[in-house]
Amino acid sequence: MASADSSNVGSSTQANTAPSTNSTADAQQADATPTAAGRAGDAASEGEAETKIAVSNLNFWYGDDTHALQDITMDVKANRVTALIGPSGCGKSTLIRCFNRMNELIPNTTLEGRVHVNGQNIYQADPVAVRRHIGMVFQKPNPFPKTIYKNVIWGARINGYTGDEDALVERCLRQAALWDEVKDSLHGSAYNLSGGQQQRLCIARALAVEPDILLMDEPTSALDPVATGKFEDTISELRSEYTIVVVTHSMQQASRVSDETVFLYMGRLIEMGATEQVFTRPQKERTEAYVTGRFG
Ligand SMILES: Nc1ncnc2c1ncn2[C@@H]1O[C@H](COP(=O)(O)OP(=O)(O)OP(=O)(O)O)[C@@H](O)[C@H]1O
Repeated sequence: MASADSSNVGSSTQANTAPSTNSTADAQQADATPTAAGRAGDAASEGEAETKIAVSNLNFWYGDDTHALQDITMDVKANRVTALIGPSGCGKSTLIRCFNRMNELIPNTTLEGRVHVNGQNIYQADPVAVRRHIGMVFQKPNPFPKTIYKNVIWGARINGYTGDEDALVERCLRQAALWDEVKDSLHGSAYNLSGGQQQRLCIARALAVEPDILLMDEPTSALDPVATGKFEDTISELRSEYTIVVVTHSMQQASRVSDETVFLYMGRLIEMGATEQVFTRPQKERTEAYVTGRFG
């Protein structure tokens, strides 16, 4: 296996194992994607979407012992919201962090397999450039200790943006559905905003560097129901222009905001498909048990 397919991302020891090709893993992977035919049908009825992120045989380890992702193969469709669901510890955050190489900031980790974005293997690209094109919103809002305006414009300035800054700030705040609430206090501290407003500010900040993918790791876990509702509305508005992947513990949220749902269990992809199908006609017993609340 070419070394390009294997990345020892946080350790001084190079991985020397090839991505798993054992038949059990392959069989399980094949078994884990029974929805392919269903997805093709759904895609046909919705209009064919291009693949934005293509993941193949992705494995990820923390240290030597925790095999957090096991032979994950999946596609994320462009201009759709894809939800990653599954019980605590199943690998949702690990998987989403593989989509912008955030995992390699964690020491002593190993990644094998491929993640292609727009057809390019991101593990063969400049990680800074990768992260620039793939914005991330985290569990807790994390604005900079600066003004609202500077929070939005900062990344764009660092990337050498030379256009009209006021226009960019306004556009991004409008896209994040925050403009009307902050237009009169742009030069006040971002810390004066509520948690929900701060989270939408983090979206505006991510949008200012013109990503085409937005990754969100439990973005509403620190928000109250009203702020969560506004945030979900924002996600729905953004899907026409961006590809969005969202990790969520809430099955109600997944069913409200996502077009596609991926169910993970113990590091494996069990089932993925159109959200409506995964929630109402799951093809795997384990998925059904999870979405009906029998475990997790
Ligand atoms: N930094 C780390 N170091 C060591 N092990 C880790 C680390 N982060 C996650 N893990 C382990 O990897 C596995 C997957 O964790 P991950 O956080 O991706 O799951 P998750 O589905 O996002 O969980 P949760 O829903 O609780 O946030 C778990 O066994 C977890 O303990």
